[in-house]
Amino acid sequence: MTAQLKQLRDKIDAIDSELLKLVSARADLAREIGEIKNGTAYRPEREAQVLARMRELNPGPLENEQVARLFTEIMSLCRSMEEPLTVAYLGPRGTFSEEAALKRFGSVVTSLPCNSIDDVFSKVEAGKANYGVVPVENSTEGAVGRSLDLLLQTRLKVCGEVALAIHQLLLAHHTDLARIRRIYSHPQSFAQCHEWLNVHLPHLPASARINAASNADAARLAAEDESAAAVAGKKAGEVYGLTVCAENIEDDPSNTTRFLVIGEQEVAPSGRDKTSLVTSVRNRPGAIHELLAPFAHHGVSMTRLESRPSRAGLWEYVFFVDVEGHQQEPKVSQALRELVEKAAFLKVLGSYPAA
Ligand SMILES: O=C(O)C(=O)C[C@]1(C(=O)O)C=C[C@@H](O)C=C1
Repeated sequence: MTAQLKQLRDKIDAIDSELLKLVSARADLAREIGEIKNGTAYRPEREAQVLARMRELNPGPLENEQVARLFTEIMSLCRSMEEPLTVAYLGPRGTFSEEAALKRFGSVVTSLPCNSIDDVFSKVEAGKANYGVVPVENSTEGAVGRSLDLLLQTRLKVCGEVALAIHQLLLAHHTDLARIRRIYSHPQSFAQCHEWLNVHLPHLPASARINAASNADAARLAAEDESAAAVAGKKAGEVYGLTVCAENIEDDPSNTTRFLVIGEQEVAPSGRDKTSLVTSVRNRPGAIHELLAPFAHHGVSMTRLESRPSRAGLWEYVFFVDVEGHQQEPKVSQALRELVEKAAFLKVLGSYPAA
């Protein structure tokens, strides 16, 4: 070992000793907070504030997202000293929902992969998991209808959101594209990579694209078949030991999926929040305008409006609306009070820190 290398490693050792002392002191404080705090250990608003502060203080060379990951992991450890959490997500292992759960909760939780979005809701409703993570919309493919329908029915609250950049990979046993005879993927992922597949695998007919229940399931099927490939995420490739043939094959490089965290909790304001609600208006001229007017009137920005056929049969459509601000903020609560007078139906799904 050169003298210079030894000197640098000695410096790292000294820093690690300090880091260990600091992280241990932090964990002690979290445990103390856990003893005086009522209710659940997980406080999304506080974690959002900690991450925002660290992004702000970040001196480099680490990127803000890397700093956020590091501190999410530190908080995940500290949180686990207070209370072990179980997080349900749309499985199997290796899905983007698992990545989203990891991004929000860190790795020091018990993760519970579920077979369907319905199952994620049921596990949390039955108290088998503290929180659930479900996809709600994709920037290319639009809303995930089943999540919206279940949000309408459930008594659970929306406690958070996670925005995840979705990068699709072509995974197989080898990198020889000419030898690929069939491709497995989830229909949404096929749609996101439609052009790329047409250009790079022109020898495959449309019938060679076989739908799977999830991307992770597609990777599992491809792992069992030498002449098959899967379109799936990095995590799925790792779980099923596949080789990466091509990365970032999505047609839109800004492809993002938004996930919601669901649970029993009413989240306190973080200072930078969103509120999700579902509402319905009586079917008459100007009805939608009436629905939007209270927000405009109180200066509340709407970030999303999604219509969905009502299953109740009583009204034709329900509208899923996201607005900026927490329901405890005066302008949001005033707008909601005004809306409740006009709407045939209104359910506030929850307020939570904006991703
Ligand atoms: O501030 C708290 O309430 C804590 O329990 C500490 C802490 C943290 O590690 O910073 C841990 C868990 C909570 O979700 C929020 C923050």
